[in-house]
Amino acid sequence: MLTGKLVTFEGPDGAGKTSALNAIVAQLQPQLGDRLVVTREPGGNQISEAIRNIILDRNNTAMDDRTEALLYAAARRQHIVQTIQPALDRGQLVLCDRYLDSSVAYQGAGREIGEQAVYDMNQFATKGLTADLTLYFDVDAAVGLNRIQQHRQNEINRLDVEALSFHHRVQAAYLQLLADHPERIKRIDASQPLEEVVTQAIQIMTTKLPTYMATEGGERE
Ligand SMILES: Nc1ncnc2c1ncn2[C@@H]1O[C@H](COP(=O)(O)OP(=O)(O)O)[C@@H](O)[C@H]1O
Ligand SMILES: Cc1cn([C@H]2C[C@H](O)[C@@H](COP(=O)(O)OP(=O)(O)O)O2)c(=O)[nH]c1=O
Repeated sequence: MLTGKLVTFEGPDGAGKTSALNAIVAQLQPQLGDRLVVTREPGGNQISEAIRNIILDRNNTAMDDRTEALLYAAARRQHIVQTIQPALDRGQLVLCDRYLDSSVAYQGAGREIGEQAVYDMNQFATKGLTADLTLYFDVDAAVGLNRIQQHRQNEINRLDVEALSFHHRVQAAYLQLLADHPERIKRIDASQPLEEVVTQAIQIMTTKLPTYMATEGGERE
């Protein structure tokens, strides 16, 4: 029986997750072919993308913190049911730009709802579906924000414009998650040039998921 694997990409805004993910896919695609599924949160399907637009809309300044946390969890639920679980059932390797740790860090710590409360609430949405491997793109919050401001003026969203103290709480929560889950979460020094970040990410994936990263004809776990 084939078992799919869920690899999540986490880190502060501007850490380079999306850039690294694109480069990783370009490198792995020839080797892994249609074994690879790439997706993101919040989003990944029509309903979750619609929820994403509501959450990230800069005009929605009246949104309550718990409403926001529930909407991320709702988008996640739909994403799991429609995209992630079917891919895992087919034995695919799912690379997901952000997942549950983002809610724990951003809503739990950033919004100060409490990490445990947000984690517990998300169990309703995920029914316990946990990432097999999480790559944590570690960069100082200020460096990440600076990258965004320098390069993507047009795409700045409601969370990008939060105060630096918010992003420092997010970063501290990520570091706590890293300390609490050393087996699942692996740190990548994301202050390095993109090429080195990508090499390190692929090395970790190869070490942690050796059978999966084997060539197309290889045995799966
Ligand atoms: N390793 C890197 N060094 C310098 N700049 C980077 C690096 N990785 C990404 N960037 C740039 O930083 C900005 C944010 O990158 P992005 O991949 O969108 O980050 P994230 O998805 O983590 O928010 C982009 O303009 C990107 O070109
Ligand atoms: C998945 C998720 C994302 N977020 C936030 C983090 C980002 O600021 C934003 C997603 O916007 P996005 O533009 O995808 O940011 P990034 O490129 O940094 O991933 O949503 C949460 O606050 N909680 C969550 O559960």
